[in-house]
Amino acid sequence: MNRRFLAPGDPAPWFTQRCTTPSGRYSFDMAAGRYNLLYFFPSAAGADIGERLEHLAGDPVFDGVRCQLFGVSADSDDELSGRLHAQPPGVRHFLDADRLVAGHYGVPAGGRGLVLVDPMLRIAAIADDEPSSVRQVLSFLRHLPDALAVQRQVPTPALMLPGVLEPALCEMLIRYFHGQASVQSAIFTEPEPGRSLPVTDIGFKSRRDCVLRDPALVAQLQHRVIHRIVPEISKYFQFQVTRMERMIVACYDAADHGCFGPHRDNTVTATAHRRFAVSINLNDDFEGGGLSFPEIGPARYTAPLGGATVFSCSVLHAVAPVTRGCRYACLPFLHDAPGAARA
Ligand SMILES: O=C(O)CCC(=O)C(=O)O
Ligand SMILES: [Fe+2]
Repeated sequence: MNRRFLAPGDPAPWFTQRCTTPSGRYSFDMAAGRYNLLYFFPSAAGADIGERLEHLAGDPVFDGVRCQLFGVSADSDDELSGRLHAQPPGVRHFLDADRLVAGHYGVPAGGRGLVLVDPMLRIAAIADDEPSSVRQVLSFLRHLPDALAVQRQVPTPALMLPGVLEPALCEMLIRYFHGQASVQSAIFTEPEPGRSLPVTDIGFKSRRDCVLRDPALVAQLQHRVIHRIVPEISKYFQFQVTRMERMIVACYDAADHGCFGPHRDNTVTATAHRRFAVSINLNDDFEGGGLSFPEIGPARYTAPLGGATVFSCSVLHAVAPVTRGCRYACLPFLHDAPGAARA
């Protein structure tokens, strides 16, 4: 391992690489919110490496919730021979014959080693592939409750702004939703660089959206965002918003297991211009549906009726399943003129 390349405390490089996932690819930014151990090796055909992989993959500490293991193989034969297989939810392997991941992490050709990445996707430790370092890393991961307790006290970098929309306007927006056709809300994937593709995956995102086409309602919503949210973003984050998009009313319904898995809002080409996400709750007679920021901590936030949660589009966030009733929300994204020029 080239220890001068990256050091503990540095951000772990993000990448998208071929992987033993059902889609055949994995974007490492999605791994946030738990510890991730990357094990770099030249080929799983080496007897000692095969043993090490088996030893690591068999450790119950890699439960996919608090820890994940990613083997990073430099050998294209590892894939062809079927030597590497995922053991979901905690163990997957990157197929890195083109050395994309190894290059980002400074692992030389033929090199092997361990990189432990923390829930915020920062380097926690770098170690050689030696029995003593493997023991140390596993022992650290087994004692995670202590490390995660510290993480629980961390404040979330989001604004909570009560009273952005009046109750009567919230009611009108919910009524509008029920008077229109709604569609199953999609997520973007990027099967190849530069080509963003909307797909539905109701296990990951279950929500119905209805585009606001009533000019008077759009104007009322825009007015509140401009006068009640934009100045707060300017004050707290020193960013001048001049553009707004996605005027929708969305509904997460307990009957449909309404939810949205962990994601970022600006990681594909079509969304790269987005800067701030706004989540305004239009009702409060539901259970579940809390917004969380898994790479920061486990806390869930529910804005009051008419209140907004505002956060940076590049922060990982998720919506917990709605367990009773429906959660209605307006969810605009904000950006600026340079962003609009790129969109
Ligand atoms: O429902 C929410 O509060 C957040 C929605 C969200 O993250 C999104 O639409 O990208
Ligand atoms: Fe989002």
